Amino acid sequence: MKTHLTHCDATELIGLLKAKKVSPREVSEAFLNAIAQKDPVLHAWEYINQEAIDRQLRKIETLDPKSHPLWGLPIGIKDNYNTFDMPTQMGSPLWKDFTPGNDARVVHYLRRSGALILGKTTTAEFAVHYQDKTRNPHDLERSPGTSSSGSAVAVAADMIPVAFGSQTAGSIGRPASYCGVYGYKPTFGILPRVGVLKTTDTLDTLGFLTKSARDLKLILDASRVHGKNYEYVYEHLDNYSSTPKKSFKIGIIKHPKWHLADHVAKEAFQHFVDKLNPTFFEVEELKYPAEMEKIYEIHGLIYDKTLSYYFREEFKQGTLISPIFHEIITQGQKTTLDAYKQSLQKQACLTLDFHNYFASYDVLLTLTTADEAPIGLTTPDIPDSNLIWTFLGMPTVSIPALKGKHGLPIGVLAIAKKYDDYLLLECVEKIQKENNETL
Ligand SMILES: NC(=O)CC[C@H](N)C(=O)O
Repeated sequence: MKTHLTHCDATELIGLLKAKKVSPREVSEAFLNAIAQKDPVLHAWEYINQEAIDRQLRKIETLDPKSHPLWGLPIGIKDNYNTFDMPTQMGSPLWKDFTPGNDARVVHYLRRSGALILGKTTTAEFAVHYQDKTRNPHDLERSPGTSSSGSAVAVAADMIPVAFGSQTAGSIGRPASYCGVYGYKPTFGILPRVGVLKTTDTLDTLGFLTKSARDLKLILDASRVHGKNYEYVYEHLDNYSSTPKKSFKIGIIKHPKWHLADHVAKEAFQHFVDKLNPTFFEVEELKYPAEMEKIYEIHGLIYDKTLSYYFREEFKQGTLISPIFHEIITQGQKTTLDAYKQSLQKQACLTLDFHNYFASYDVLLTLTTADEAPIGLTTPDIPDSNLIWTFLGMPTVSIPALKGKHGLPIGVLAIAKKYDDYLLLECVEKIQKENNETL
């Protein structure tokens, strides 16, 4: 029973918990055992504390499972989210043992739904790029992807069924693709960022990684903002009809960096697309708009400038920050305020333009990463399209659907228009059911 538990997705685990086939304590023990066995090699966890777990379990045992959708479900939290009962160290020695004394809003929502926050997962330094300890479970010599590396590895290695992450460029999609798990970056802003390390104002997006497509909606419902006050923007979210859609109009998008992708990855992607059942998926290849090429530069400018603003103090600490972080800040310091403001305006305009451009498609599909995970923990990634969707605020799910030339995972990225999250998740679930043998 115990090993079986660590292989379950969240939906199955919650079913077992609510049917009283297993207790929250037994579930947490099964995952803690898996962590004790695997984490000395994989290093996906930054902090786990038995006392904090026991305190939560005592509380969970008093809650009514029926009114708590995530009752007893263990969840991992990237170490850039505040937690009142565990330190928040942000992948930097400068913030070692920092205890913010509060929970990020999302963490609060999860606990309120009955979830158990099992521990903090490793993040690259300040959720940017540098990390030198977390290993890819498929090949220890390869990158786990950054910056939500710990979360992706913990889910991929059955150390947790669900883990939260964050993305400012490609930090959920990329580790999901390299580690072979689902990685969901919701529409910008629908998971509240209060209490999470800020690196930029218009790019930082929260999300999570799971083992199954069906878990995505379950976790979104528990962690997003709900309520009347939001109806004017969140109309699609609050009023999404649960009547299953008959078919989805799919656009295949070969983005501006497509030519850099590995040929085996491209062939696997094509094979995946060819197998989509025409009864449910109307597939068409679309040309990306020329403007898309500009996004790389505008994103880079916003990214570097805001990091140089938010990390002025850390920058002074010299040797305690990584060379890549130092380089980004140095670059950002050269950017003028005017150039930054113009970039924000361009971001707002392009976000609207692209929404119109994609209006006739339900979902777009592309490769999440250009290839399998590269060898080396700090090797730079081949450019892909992840930052484009982050920049445009569009929701994405990386589906663990493909294998590369060494048999290692590569994701297919499904993208939808802003606030079409439920449509996206429904489509991803349909793809997963229909193409089951390829997943
Ligand atoms: N948080 C982020 O998304 C930062 C960049 C990330 N390391 C990437 O490669 O895309």
